[in-house]
Amino acid sequence: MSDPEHTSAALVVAGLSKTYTTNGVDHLAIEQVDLQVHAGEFVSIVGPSGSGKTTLLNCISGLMRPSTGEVRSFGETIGDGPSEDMAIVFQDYSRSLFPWLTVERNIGLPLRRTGASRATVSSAVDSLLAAVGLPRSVIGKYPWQLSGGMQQRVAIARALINKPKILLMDEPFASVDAQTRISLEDLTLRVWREWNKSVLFITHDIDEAVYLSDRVVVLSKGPSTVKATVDVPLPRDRDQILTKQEPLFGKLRSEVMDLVMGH
Ligand SMILES: Nc1ncnc2c1ncn2[C@@H]1O[C@H](COP(=O)(O)OP(=O)(O)OP(=O)(O)O)[C@@H](O)[C@H]1O
Repeated sequence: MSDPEHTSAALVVAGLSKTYTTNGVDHLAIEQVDLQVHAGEFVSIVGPSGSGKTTLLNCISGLMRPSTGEVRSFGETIGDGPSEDMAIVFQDYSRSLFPWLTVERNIGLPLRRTGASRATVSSAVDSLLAAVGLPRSVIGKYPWQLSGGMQQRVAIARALINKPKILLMDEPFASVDAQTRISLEDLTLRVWREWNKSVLFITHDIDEAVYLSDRVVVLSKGPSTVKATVDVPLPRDRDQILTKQEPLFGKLRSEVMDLVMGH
């Protein structure tokens, strides 16, 4: 792992396996997964239900210790506990936001924990609200006073506040309606480009993976390994209607679907 590509990659996952042991019984969830995310790249992971996507993301983020293998971010090995280079956006925004804190305090919390001044936190919250398309009038509201889509925007703002280099997103839009999902996908692309992030995005939705990504990593059924990686050479900027009408989009979607369905 000493070649220049590995040290400059945003994320290198090498030989990662995870075995859960329940009541003395071992269950191999993921087996020898290798993957990379280059700096500035948008990579999605798709795979059948229960294939180990969340387990993989938890191991990558440092929330869970892998059984074997290692994860490196910009040349640094990820140890126990979440890395400062990474932030996670979960599917369940209602559980990731604190209901007893206002929007302002939810977004500002990770920065306040670093000891930043009140003025610094307040100005960071203001610019993040604008970045995620929320009006300033929401700062005094509580999460439960907002729609699901707005809560997920708050969660994205909070993920960005400590300027992580890598955003890990675990089916972030699976719980919102189709219309909201479309606008959150485009928000994610805007944040990725304007804030110069590397993104690893887990989704069940093959159209979403192809629409957003530079590459799609397809996991096999459990115990999951990397079955294939599909490059997505669709031009940026993407457009929800025009991109999805392109013949190449349909071809890539069929290719990924065949891989996921195991044809
Ligand atoms: N804490 C745990 N203890 C024991 N087994 C677990 C645990 N978490 C997950 N598993 C098992 O590991 C496998 C992978 O689960 P995981 O949730 O990572 O898959 P997934 O691809 O994210 O699933 P889904 O697509 O349904 O969200 C499954 O067989 C699951 O039952």
